[in-house]
Amino acid sequence: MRYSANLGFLWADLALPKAVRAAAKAGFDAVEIHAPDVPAAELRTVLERTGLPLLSLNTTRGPEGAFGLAALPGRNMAAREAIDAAVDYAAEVGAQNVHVLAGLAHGTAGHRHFIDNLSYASARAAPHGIGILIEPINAHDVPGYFLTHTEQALEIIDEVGAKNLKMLFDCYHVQRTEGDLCTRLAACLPKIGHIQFAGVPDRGRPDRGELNYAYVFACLRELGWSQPLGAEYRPEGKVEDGLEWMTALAPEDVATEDVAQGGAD
Ligand SMILES: O=C(O)[C@@H](O)C(=O)CO
Ligand SMILES: [Mg+2]
Repeated sequence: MRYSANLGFLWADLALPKAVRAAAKAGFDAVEIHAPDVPAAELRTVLERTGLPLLSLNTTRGPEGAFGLAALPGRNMAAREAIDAAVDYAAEVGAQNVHVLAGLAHGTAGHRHFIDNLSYASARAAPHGIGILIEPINAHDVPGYFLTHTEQALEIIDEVGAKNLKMLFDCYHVQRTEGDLCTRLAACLPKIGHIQFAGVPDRGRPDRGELNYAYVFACLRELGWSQPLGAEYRPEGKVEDGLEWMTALAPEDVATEDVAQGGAD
């Protein structure tokens, strides 16, 4: 397995260039960020020096507590400015994807605005070879967030119909909302652009908690997933002191036949 350090959670106290260097030193194969805090050229330089690809960055969360703008009725102008800013930054820094945050919304109006803004984002990103991601987020952590379920994400992706629009499948959120992870991963796989993980239920280290990631990673290996998996968890103390999971979760000896086939009998 290859891993990406999510710098919104790991080394979040460091400015991005330092955080990228820390991730490279710790043995990560890629990085991903939430919000850029330095000019794109500066981040690009450190990515080139370390050789780490930048898998994704987010559109802005907007005002305090908003968690994104793209599904909000009456905020279309701000949503598109956020998409423009994120895509321009991604193009300059060489990022592979932009994650468009939906925000707190519901119903048909939310759906219609999200579809319109995702069509805009996909068309805006495509000429740069950039993908657009949407992520189902669990309702315990972000009550009222528009996109909560993988099925809903698949329907939206189908309706927009853009080749570069995919799902960010965060195992932590999907486990808290739906469970049945290996089955969901198999069902969503063709529409997944990136995968993240964290311990459940506290979003701590992935080798703690109710979820057996050695098993989940073995499922992913059997499904043929080879992209770096995004470590998006809250470290306990220094990140470097809690990275045993990088080897402990290697899926070598785990048998997955039953679940990968949707369960026996
Ligand atoms: O799971 C999450 O919270 C993130 O992947 C994210 O991008 C929202 O900030
Ligand atoms: Mg996530």
